[in-house]
Formats: sequence, C-alpha cells, structure tokens
Amino acid sequence: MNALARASKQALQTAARGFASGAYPDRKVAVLGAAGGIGQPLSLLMKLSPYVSELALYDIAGTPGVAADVSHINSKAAVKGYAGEDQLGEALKGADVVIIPAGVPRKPGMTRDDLFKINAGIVKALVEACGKHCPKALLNIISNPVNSTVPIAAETLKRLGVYDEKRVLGVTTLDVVRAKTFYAEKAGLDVSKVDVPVVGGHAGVTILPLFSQAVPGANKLSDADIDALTKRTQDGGTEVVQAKAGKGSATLSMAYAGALFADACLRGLNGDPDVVECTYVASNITEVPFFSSKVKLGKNGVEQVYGLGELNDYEKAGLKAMMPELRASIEKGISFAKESQ
Ligand SMILES: NC(=O)C1=CN([C@@H]2O[C@H](COP(=O)(O)OP(=O)(O)OC[C@H]3O[C@@H](n4cnc5c(N)ncnc54)[C@H](O)[C@@H]3O)[C@@H](O)[C@H]2O)C=CC1
Ligand SMILES: O=C([O-])CC(=O)C(=O)O
Repeated sequence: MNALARASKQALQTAARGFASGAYPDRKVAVLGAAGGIGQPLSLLMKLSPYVSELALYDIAGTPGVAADVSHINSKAAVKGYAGEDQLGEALKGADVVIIPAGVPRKPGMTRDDLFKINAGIVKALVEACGKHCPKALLNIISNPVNSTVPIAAETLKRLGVYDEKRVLGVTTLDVVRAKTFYAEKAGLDVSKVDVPVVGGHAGVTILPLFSQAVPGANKLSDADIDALTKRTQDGGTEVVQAKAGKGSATLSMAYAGALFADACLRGLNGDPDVVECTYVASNITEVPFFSSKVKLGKNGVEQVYGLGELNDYEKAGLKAMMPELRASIEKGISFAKESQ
C-alpha cells in the first residue's frame, strides 16, 4: 500500500470512530480551555469518540460557538458549551474524564517553564473546581509546564482532601507520537506498526525516548542516528513553536495526542484489560516523585506504573542528566501550590 492509500485508510478508520455503535457505557468528558488552539480540534475529536456520551466544553469565553458547531456532527456525544467561571461547576458535574488544555502557549525564545507564571494559577483554580465538583474524575493535564502543573494539581487536591494519585495524569502522548513518527521515517518502517516508549517529563532533556526498546527494532540505525532522533523528539515542541513564528505551539498534533490519551483513559474506565500508555504520574520508579513511564490504565485510572526496563548507556546518561531539571520543576510546582493557599 502506498503512503497516500495508507493515509486515507487511516483517515477512514478515524472517521469511522464517530459512527461506531453505542455499545459502551455512558461517559461524560469535560474539556477546559475548549475554545483554544488545542481545545477546538480536541473537542472535535472527542465528539467523534465512540466512548463519549456527553461532552462539556468549557472556556472563559467562546464556547457557545464551538459547542454549537461541534454539536451538529452526527455522532453519539451530546455537546454543551459552558462559558465563564459561573458555569464551571455545571460543566464538571458528573465528568468521568476532564481534559485540561487551558493556559497560554509558548512564543519563540520561551521555555515551557516561562509559562509557569500564568499557567500555574490557571491550572490550580481549574483543578480546585474539579476537586469540588468531580473528585473522582480522571484529570488529563495538558497545560504547560506539565512537569510542574501535575504536581500543582496533586498538591491542590491534597489540600482539598480528595487527592487520588491514580487519577491525576500528565499528558505526554505527543512525545510518543513524535518519537514514533521520527523513528519510523528514519528507519523506513510502517509508522502504524511502530512503538517507542518515552519516559521522564515533558520539557527538553526531561523527554527521554527509549529507542533501544522500540518495536520493531532497527539495528541499522547508528548511534549518531539515535542521538539525532532523541534530540528531535526532545525539541519537537520548539520545532513547531519556531515554525509557527509567534502564533503559538503545537495544536493539531496535540489535539490528536490528547484524544488518543483520553480515549485510552475511557477504555481503561470501561474495563478494557490491555490499556498501556506513557503518562506523567505520581511514581516511585526513580528518585523523583513524578515521572512519565508506561502505565496500565484501568477502572480507577492508574492501575500499575511499570518500571523502565533495561536501558542502554546512552539512555542511562539521559536519565541521569534530566534529574536536576525535573526535580526543580516538581519542587517549584509543589511550593507554588502550598504557598498560594
Ligand atoms: N502537554 C503537551 O504535550 C502540550 C501542551 N501544550 C500546552 O497547552 C496549553 C494550551 O495551548 P493552546 O491551546 O495552543 O493555547 P491557546 O491560547 O490557543 O488556548 C488556550 C485556551 O485556554 C483558555 N483559558 C485561559 N484561562 C482559562 C481558564 N482559567 N479557564 C478555562 N480556560 C482558560 C483560553 O481562553 C484559550 O481558549 C499551553 O499551556 C501549551 O503550552 C501545548 C502543546 C503540547
Ligand atoms: O512546545 C510547546 O510549548 C508545546 C508542547 O508542549 C509541545 O509541543 O510538546
């Protein structure tokens, strides 16, 4: 099959999600930041998900329009828009999964950490509302810097007395999506059959793709190839920020990755026994308290955090190198949440 035929087959399969039978339990998904660059295409993709029966689209403004638009699609989910803080509680009530892409994106020259000042407070306030209105929901946190916003979410829920570490998940799926794409391209493999675990966090050197564990393996890639693939995966976000030249960061690929991850959470909730994704969660597999690795998702969220498996020397060095930055980002998030009570 040539690339075009393969792409159209995949597009048809994706579209078919919208017309799958309603054989799944009723599930409500809320998107917070639904009128944004990620929020809009993510809302579209969640409207196509066969696992969603109710879709709540929340933002500070603009959601009635997005909701009216998306709601005309002839798929299962009933869509409702919610705008402004007064409507946040209603948007969250009964939610099984809450996806949070609210906050500002990077401009060229900025790091993800430069977004902390604005996004930390946004995430804290939204997670507080989740703790009050849907304490059992699985939170999918997309807002950057993920390395800090997930600890902020955890600490905020702890303060409310409703923290369950199985239910707070940082979305790092885009790193996996990128690693698969770049690896398949370089190794000449069918991208639909490729898997690459990506561990660590979601910023620069804290993103560590484990190409030694890629499936299928590609023995013909040189150390220099692997180094280049690693760096491209780590800098994938910056590549898009620069190409967009001041008009934001990845939105379409992120919406795709966010929908994949939310669907995985929903499949886990529905009792699908084989749902494994890389995600940034509370973890004790390394020296830091939050870390992304392969995780089994089940009826209560995170069922098992898998270890790193065997790393080669290059990956061991990458793991060691990320620790100071990852630890600092985690501590910064926790301190913020504690100090801003
Ligand atoms: N985890 C990941 O892999 C990725 C994360 N991101 C992050 O996602 C975030 C969103 O990016 P974009 O959608 O491109 O930004 P955007 O600016 O296009 O959209 C953000 C939306 O959030 C809304 N918002 C702001 N404050 C809010 C609040 N208090 N409550 C509800 N909504 C609020 C805005 O009104 C806007 O509609 C950024 O922080 C970005 O860095 C982006 C790409 C990948
Ligand atoms: O790079 C950014 O700012 C957005 C992001 O997290 C990504 O694309 O991976």
